[in-house]
Amino acid sequence: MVTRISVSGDRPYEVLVGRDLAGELPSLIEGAARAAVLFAAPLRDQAARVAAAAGVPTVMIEVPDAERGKTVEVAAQCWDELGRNNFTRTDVVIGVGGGAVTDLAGWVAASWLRGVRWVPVSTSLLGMVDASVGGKTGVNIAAGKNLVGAFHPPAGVLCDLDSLRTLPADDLLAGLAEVVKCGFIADPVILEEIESDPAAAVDPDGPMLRELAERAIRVKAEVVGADLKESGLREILNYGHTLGHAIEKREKYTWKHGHAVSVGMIFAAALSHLSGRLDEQTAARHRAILESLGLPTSYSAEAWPELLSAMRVDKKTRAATLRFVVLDDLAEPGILSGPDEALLRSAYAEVAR
Ligand SMILES: NC(=O)c1ccc[n+]([C@@H]2O[C@H](COP(=O)([O-])OP(=O)(O)OC[C@H]3O[C@@H](n4cnc5c(N)ncnc54)[C@H](O)[C@@H]3O)[C@@H](O)[C@H]2O)c1
Ligand SMILES: O=C(O)C(=O)C[C@@H](O)[C@H](O)[C@H](O)COP(=O)(O)O
Ligand SMILES: [Zn+2]
Repeated sequence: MVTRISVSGDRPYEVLVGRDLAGELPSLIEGAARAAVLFAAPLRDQAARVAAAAGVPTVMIEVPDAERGKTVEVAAQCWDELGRNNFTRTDVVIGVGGGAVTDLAGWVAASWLRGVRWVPVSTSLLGMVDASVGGKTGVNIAAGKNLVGAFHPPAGVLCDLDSLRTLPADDLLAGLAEVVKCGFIADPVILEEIESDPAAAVDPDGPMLRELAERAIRVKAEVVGADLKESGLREILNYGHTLGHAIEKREKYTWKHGHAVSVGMIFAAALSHLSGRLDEQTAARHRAILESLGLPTSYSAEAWPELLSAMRVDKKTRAATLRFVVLDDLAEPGILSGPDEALLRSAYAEVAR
């Protein structure tokens, strides 16, 4: 059974969730003369299967794995490859992999000839529930995470649950961090399901993971359908990310994004509580659920000054004012603007080890 989740906007598209979805690809790239397939080594075989299913001639472009591929230098190598192959506006870019490869592929598509069609074939849980939906594309630079990029929605998204069978357990967990985020900001049923049986939540063949993934995709689809360019509502998807991105930068992008967001959510929950906006029990629920899954909830105490300075280039910052997504209640996110440093430090004490 294929679940189709619609994303509205100027260029509406569908997120397809199911198994053995390769046959759906030709309809998503209808009219394309050729496809460039971007992939990293762990997904080489899957990329070859996708290329075979595309039904048009393909240019295969292998990029470095994970965050090592999400750079301006790698994007430039991809542009060179498209140039060598005379890629035109009737051609399409397909990204096969986790969020790092699809963020890169999307940005290569957004920037080539000022924007060509693209399709993410998402192979990680995080990619399915988050990165491939919503058209945020881009790369990291030395100054910070995702600082260069564009909003460029895909023509459609394929989430083949069979891919999750080969996904390393730690990467599955990273994806669950974003699922938990959706639970806290919008859909508490997600939290109840995980709490009822955390082991079932990490079983790639079980029904719970599919249910959780579809719920999280629906949260994301609804938000980005209403606010593609993050002029307001979309900021809620950044819950836990202000500190999370600072940790990723400090770790030179060797930490998994979802793991950093997990720590970031503990911080955001503490900030929500200490600023008098969220009750203690809901704040404590963050640690309980993330720990039950085996996600990290602490980080180096001495890193604080560096993290604070990294947070200043967060995209939600306005002039010198730091802004954080917080919770006023379960599924009631809001913005905390310009908290003083003492409050931030107290919230960090909940994370520091
Ligand atoms: N654009 C967005 O809206 C958005 C949203 C959330 C996250 N992101 C970005 O997504 C990235 C994280 O994505 P991720 O967690 O998928 O990490 P990732 O893309 O780095 O993938 C993690 C690892 O899993 C491997 N992998 C992926 N699928 C596999 C499979 N089926 N079998 C075996 N190995 C597989 C990858 O090759 C990689 O080694 C970060 O860069 C983050 O900033 C973007
Ligand atoms: O889609 C969004 O908007 C999000 O904030 C989702 C996040 O999970 C994701 O990590 C996103 O890439 C972060 O965006 P950024 O603009 O803060 O880099
Ligand atoms: Zn994220």
